[in-house]
Amino acid sequence: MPAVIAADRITKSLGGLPVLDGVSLDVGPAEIHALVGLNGAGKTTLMRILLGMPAPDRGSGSLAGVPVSGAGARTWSRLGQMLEAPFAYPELTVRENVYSSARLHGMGRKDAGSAPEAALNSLGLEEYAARRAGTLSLGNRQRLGLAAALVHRPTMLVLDEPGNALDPRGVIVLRQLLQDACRASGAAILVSSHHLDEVARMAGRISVLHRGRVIGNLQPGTVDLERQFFDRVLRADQQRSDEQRSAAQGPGQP
Ligand SMILES: Nc1ncnc2c1ncn2[C@@H]1O[C@H](COP(=O)(O)OP(=O)(O)OP(=O)(O)O)[C@@H](O)[C@H]1O
Repeated sequence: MPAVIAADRITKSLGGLPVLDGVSLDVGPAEIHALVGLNGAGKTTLMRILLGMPAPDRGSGSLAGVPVSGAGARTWSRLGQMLEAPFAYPELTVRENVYSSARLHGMGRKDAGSAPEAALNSLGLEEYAARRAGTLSLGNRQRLGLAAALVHRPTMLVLDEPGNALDPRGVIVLRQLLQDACRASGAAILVSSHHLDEVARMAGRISVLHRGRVIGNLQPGTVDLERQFFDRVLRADQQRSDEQRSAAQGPGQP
């Protein structure tokens, strides 16, 4: 099955420091692929590159088979996204924000006029529909970001820590929405998280990103994912320090 969202050997430095080092991964149709990693591992940077900003130094991303660097309105209209701080126009109401997202993703006036109700209901935001986005709590702003990402029923989703400000009920709702998007629209979903239990319940694949490299996968449904995660991280760090030591010793040293 061809990948819907793909990163091919993406390398990127920011502020003179390496952030991503040859990252490759893919997400197939009707698949949730989770990216887990410690703070600063490079998850957000990878997702930003897949969304077109910034460009990688080397390697490339593609969306529905189209290189990110050449993606046009048709490709972007099939994508839903939410990065760390969910974007919303603070002076617009919650409903107006979701409507704007629907229009920006290419929905016609009529469809975009009716679409926000379902998106707001599914995220439990009905009672806030007429509130200005700037007055929302952090968790409700995240719900609004998700409603805006999902309103146009995208076939590709890139979501950076979508559950980090949600209450326990919100986390369950999020999981159901993403699984529904997979089932109903065949969506390919790349999602990052710090919460191993949460991703294990929703993802079909889990990749571990550490110091800008994919260092392995975790199998959802297996026991003690936390321990498996730290085993991989410690092994990668050990390998890195061995490599650094032998590079410092130079050729010919034991
Ligand atoms: N604009 C920038 N200039 C310089 N360094 C940056 C910039 N943006 C990110 N970085 C660095 O790149 C590294 C990766 O950051 P990134 O936000 O991608 O990690 P992350 O895995 O999403 O972390 P977190 O889990 O904390 O959100 C960090 O060391 C960060 O300081």
